[in-house]
Amino acid sequence: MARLSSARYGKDNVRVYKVDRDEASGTHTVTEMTVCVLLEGAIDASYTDADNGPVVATDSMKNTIYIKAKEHPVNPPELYAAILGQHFLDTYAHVSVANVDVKAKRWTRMVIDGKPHPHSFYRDGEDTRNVTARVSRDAGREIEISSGVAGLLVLKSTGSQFHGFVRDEFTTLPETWDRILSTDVDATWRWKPFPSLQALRDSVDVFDKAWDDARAITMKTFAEEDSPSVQNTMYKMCEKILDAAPATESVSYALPNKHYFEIDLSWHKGTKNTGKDAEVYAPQSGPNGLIKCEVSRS
Ligand SMILES: O=c1[nH]c(=O)c2[nH]c(=O)[nH]c2[nH]1
Repeated sequence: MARLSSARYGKDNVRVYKVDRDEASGTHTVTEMTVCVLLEGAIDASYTDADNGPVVATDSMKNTIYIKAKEHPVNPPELYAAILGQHFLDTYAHVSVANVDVKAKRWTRMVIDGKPHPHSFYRDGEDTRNVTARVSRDAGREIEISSGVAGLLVLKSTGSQFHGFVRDEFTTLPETWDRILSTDVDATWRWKPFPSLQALRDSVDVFDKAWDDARAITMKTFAEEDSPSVQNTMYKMCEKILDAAPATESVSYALPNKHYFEIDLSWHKGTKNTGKDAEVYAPQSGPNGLIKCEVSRS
């Protein structure tokens, strides 16, 4: 005997661009994002009995993503994700949960001859602003939002150490008091649940501030700290974001440790290129460390 133990379905990789034109100043603001919507609810019969009666076509979900982007603001992405998710619950009685993911790319305004340009932008980083919204009929936690930054590639050429770790018959890594540290930041902060779309609207300003603060805290801590380990540095980042964004419940990071290996060049005329003489390194594609944590309020 088999049974359907969980199911959700929807449209992924819906790419949307929206321009906001301020007629008075002639200034445009642009947003480019990729949206995913997955619905849950009384949809089992579509899997088990080939009954498409409860199926809202994924093509209709794609259309809805465009229409809601036209009708409503797409910024902050937390608000757009919540509005979109709420629409599916309000419209289809058999839908119990709408999961909405938004990933927004960077389009930063150009500064030309010292002046912000009204309609020209550039990609000043590959990091994305990510939001996941779970909109449900669960009393008291109708809208659950996580926000984050991903793909923020950083490197420091000193100011990182790693020593005092387990040494046994499997250990070859030397201790170091000065190493290169590089990672691809994936940080997420989870908000206390919102009981309604109105409650989320009432505190809508927290989202942009948290994103600015989290990105700044991540870079400042990374740059300024003499890091004893990825683990300790990411824990400090989490603590600071929890302080900066009081309406969050927890903060998590997933950080690859992207290794740069020293190269012994002594075979060439006795060239010194290790330890304090190291200048030329071999960046590694893999393997890499992967360090994760979640820090919650106690
Ligand atoms: O910051 C680090 N944490 C580790 O757990 C680890 N393990 C390792 O080999 N290098 C590092 N660096």
